[in-house]
Order: sequence, then C-alpha cells, then structure tokens
Amino acid sequence: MSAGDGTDVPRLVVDRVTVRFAGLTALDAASFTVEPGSVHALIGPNGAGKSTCFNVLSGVYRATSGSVRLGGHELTALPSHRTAALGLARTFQNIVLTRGTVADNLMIGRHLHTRAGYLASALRLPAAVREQRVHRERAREIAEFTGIGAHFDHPVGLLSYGDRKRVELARALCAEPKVLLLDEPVAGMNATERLAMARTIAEVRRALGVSVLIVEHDMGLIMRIADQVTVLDFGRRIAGGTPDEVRRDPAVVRAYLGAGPDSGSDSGPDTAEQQNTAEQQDGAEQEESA
Ligand SMILES: Nc1ncnc2c1ncn2[C@@H]1O[C@H](COP(=O)(O)OP(=O)(O)OP(=O)(O)O)[C@@H](O)[C@H]1O
Repeated sequence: MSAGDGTDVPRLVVDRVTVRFAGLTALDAASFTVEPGSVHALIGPNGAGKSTCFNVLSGVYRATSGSVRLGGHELTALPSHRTAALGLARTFQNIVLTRGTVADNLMIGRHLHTRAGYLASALRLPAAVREQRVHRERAREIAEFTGIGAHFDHPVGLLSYGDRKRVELARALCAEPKVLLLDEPVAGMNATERLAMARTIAEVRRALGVSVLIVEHDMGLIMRIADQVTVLDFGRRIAGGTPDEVRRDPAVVRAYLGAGPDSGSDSGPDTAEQQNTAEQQDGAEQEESA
C-alpha cells in the first residue's frame, strides 16, 4: 500500500503523567517514549492504568499533571479531534462499529481529510463527488491492506468478530495516522485470528512506517511484535525494555503474580500457554507451506 516513508513520524513522549479520580491515582508520574516507527507495548495487570493512559493520549481524559508531547506539539490539554489532526488515531477495545457497510465505516475514518462541506456533499456538487471518489478509493486500498477488501460493500453486522476488529483497525488507518494506538486488538479472537492480526500489525509498521502503541493482554503477541515494552502496576511504571528484558524483570514477575497467575488471559508476562498457541500455529503453517 502506498504511504508515507515514516520519516515524518514524530516521537511520542509521555512525561510524568499523573491522573487522579476522586482520591484514586490511576496513573502515577508515568513516563515512557514511543520512538518513531517502533511498536511499543503498554502492559500491566488489570487496573494498572493502561486504558487511562490511552485516554490521556487520545484526549479523552485530561492529565492531573505531567505532559504528553508529539514531536513539537504539546497534547496534554487538547481534545480528541485536535490530537487526531496531529496524527494520533486509536482503536477501541470494544467494537463500536455495528451499522452500515465496511465502506461507510471507513469513510468515517476519512472524515479528517475531507474538505467538501456538508452542503456540497449533500447537493452532490461535482467537486464533492470527485473528492468522495478519491477517499473511497483510499478506503478500499486500506481495506485490502488490512484483509477485509472482499467485504468492502458488506454490512459490518454480517462480518465475523475477527473481521470486525479489522474494520476497527482499518477505520483508524483511514485517518492516515503517524502514531496508532491499538487498544487490545486481539481480545476475543481465536488463535488463528490472533496470529493473522499480529502479522497485519507488523505489516502496518513495516509498510506505513507509523509508530504503534499497543495495549494487549496477549503476552505471546507482545513478545512477538513489540520492540519496547513499558510495564505499569498501580499506575506506576515499574519496568521497561525489550520484551526479553521485561519478561525476566523480577518486579514484573512480582506484579503479575500479585495479580493472580490464574486470572484468565492477564496471567503474566511469560504466558507460556498463549505463546505456545501462537508458536504451534506458526509451526503448523510452516509445515503446511513446506
Ligand atoms: N473514569 C474513571 N473514574 C474513576 N476511576 C477510574 C476511571 N477510569 C479508570 N479508573 C480506575 O483507575 C484505575 C486504572 O484503570 P484502567 O482502566 O486505566 O486500568 P487498565 O490497566 O486499563 O485495566 P484493564 O486491563 O482491566 O483494562 C482502576 O483502579 C480503575 O478503576
């Protein structure tokens, strides 16, 4: 897919961000940097502050103190539509797209880049029609890239759960972001869908050169695709480094054990079961293609 070469992707700097909710400190002076063109994972047990952090970055919550910078821009006090205009796009943990066709939903993602006003579009003035056509072509290209091209004109409500998660990813990509925030992109997917999504995310970074910040409980996926990992616990950054460094960090092991090693998918940085699932799947595919 044609795209930017990634050279204009700015560094995202989260600097001592604190968020308090009526006595509860959800984020406690958390700092980390997402390097241009990297895949950076934000992990931690339930309630660690990951979603709160995403909500600050995307302008949904305002930080009590600290700052978030994207290149030379201070994002801290900006509303969502301004952070989006600066190049930040996000997906949501729970699928919110249930109406219209895939194309309709992706065109919502193109909204930022649409110049024709509502009236010109409603009256189908030639310039507006031309613009719509160009955006629709780009949306189709992004649909192909994310593996849902065959469903472009289908209602999203008829798609499988895994494909609807892809529509959510494609909608975010339609904004042509420089930094993509993915909130649990494989939650609820089966092993095959997870593996396919991991490949798509890796391909997004490779082909588009964008930075990806990902919150995900599937540690197998994080270990496969992340360059850097930041670990939060009770709102604090307790560790950071490569997936391998983080996996061996005693503070990280302690945090996850404290959360309960049997507590479902959130069972630790070295969730052997999940990693095995992905690796077995990989092995099976290699055998098939041999
Ligand atoms: N709007 C809010 N009002 C009050 N407390 C909140 C709000 N949002 C989050 N919290 C609290 O802040 C803390 C951090 O929550 P957050 O959702 O950011 O954690 P998380 O790491 O995303 O957890 P999970 O993995 O379960 O999604 C929790 O104690 C949560 O109850």
